[in-house]
Amino acid sequence: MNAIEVRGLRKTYGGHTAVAGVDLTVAEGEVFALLGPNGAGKTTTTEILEGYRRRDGGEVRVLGVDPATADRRWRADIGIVLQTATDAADLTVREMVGQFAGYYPDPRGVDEVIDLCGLTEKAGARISSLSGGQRRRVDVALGIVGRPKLLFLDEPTTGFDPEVRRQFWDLVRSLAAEGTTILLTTHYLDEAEALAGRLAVIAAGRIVAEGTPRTVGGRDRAPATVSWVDAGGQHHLNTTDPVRAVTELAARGRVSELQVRQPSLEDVYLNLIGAKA
Ligand SMILES: Nc1ncnc2c1ncn2[C@@H]1O[C@H](COP(=O)(O)OP(=O)(O)OP(=O)(O)O)[C@@H](O)[C@H]1O
Repeated sequence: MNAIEVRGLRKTYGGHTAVAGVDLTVAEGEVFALLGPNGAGKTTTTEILEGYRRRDGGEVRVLGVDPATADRRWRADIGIVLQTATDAADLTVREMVGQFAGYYPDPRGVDEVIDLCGLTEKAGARISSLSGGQRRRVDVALGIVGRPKLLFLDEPTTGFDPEVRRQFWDLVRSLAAEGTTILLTTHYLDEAEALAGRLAVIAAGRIVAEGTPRTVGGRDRAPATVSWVDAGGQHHLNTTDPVRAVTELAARGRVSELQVRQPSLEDVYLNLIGAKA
């Protein structure tokens, strides 16, 4: 069974079409990233999958169930980390995670979750006293305490410092290694590249490209840029066969500052968005 199956999903707000026929399949155990500019329709799509918004058209199955008619048992298998951070509650981190653990039939241990999220030192601190990045980690803790089969992460690392981001990536990898399916929405292309097995780019409510981070948008077939300096100055060559270009340059000799640059995921993404947005 696929964890997520979406066919022809549509959502309109007033006269504005936010999601204009999205098809999406995410297999069990996959980490799948949804990329796209502000207003592309990512949150609308994921909130329909989470059962928080009604759709206007299309077929949706999440863990085999239509989220529009799902019950509490289904909800217990879903973990959600929303874009907005947890309210500055008067509870401590341990109390808050403990309270959420009580909502689920088979929760993880409270201290295990706190440790996984790098919050051990702050376990006894009130949430209202935490920094933005630490609060975000509490959101993640609340999203995973129920041992979800499917975890939605909506821009999870916004406001994280680089070290904490890396720790968070390790956490996502360990959840994925345990078999958790993860749908990740992010604006950080390095994050998508580091974590996702597959990804889709959404623009103006439509999927404009889908693939692995290496192949999406024809990235693996796009020309590379070979640059070098010789007696004639600096040169740049766009070529689909950079190995041959470098071999020929090496045979010529007296070449310095040789560089081969493959298109980055960001190059491909910006190209896709520029063309379709
Ligand atoms: N509740 C709402 N009422 C009216 N319009 C909405 C509502 N929610 C979203 N929209 C509109 O739908 C479109 C898609 O919004 P959505 O929040 O899904 O985008 P997004 O890709 O998640 O953007 P971001 O990257 O900024 O989070 C936008 O044009 C937005 O203004």
